[in-house]
Amino acid sequence: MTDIRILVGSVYGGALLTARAIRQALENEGYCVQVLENPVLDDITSDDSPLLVCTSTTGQGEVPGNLLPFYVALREQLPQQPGRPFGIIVLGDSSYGDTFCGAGTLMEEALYETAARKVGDTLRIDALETQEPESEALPWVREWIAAVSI
Ligand SMILES: Cc1cc2nc3c(=O)[nH]c(=O)nc-3n(C[C@H](O)[C@H](O)[C@H](O)COP(=O)(O)O)c2cc1C
Repeated sequence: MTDIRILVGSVYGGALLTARAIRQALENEGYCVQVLENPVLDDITSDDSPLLVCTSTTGQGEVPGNLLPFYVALREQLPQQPGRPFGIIVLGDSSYGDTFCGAGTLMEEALYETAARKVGDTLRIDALETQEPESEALPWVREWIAAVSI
């Protein structure tokens, strides 16, 4: 069964809770899921499992501090991951205007530079619209995992 690695970026815990809810749901379906709260590059270069980014946005469209070292290392070293499937779930708040969900865009750009392959459209979860990000994330993940498994 597919092994999934979730790269988490979270300041106040919303994205982390969402990642844990995803892990629970996928484990119930027999997947093996790792939630990486402080990911390092080795976590992704040591195998080739599909990657799911689940991050919020902080500052002015920036990646949260716990994910930032991974993001910087990824940009600097660009370990090539040709064809490796990835998906993006990003939490934000549309009242921030132009920087809405900017962290998802940054992670997407960095992963594209490693030649990884995006599966599905980015899920943008707006804090103005929902208090329960996992309720949007879980149906999206079911479609994503089906697409990854094809
Ligand atoms: C200081 C601060 C800066 C933020 N900056 C942005 C931003 O630039 N763009 C955005 O879409 N959301 C921004 N947000 C909103 C958060 O991404 C959103 O509330 C998210 O749900 C928080 O998730 P977390 O609990 O995992 O940190 C910001 C929130 C705070 C408190």
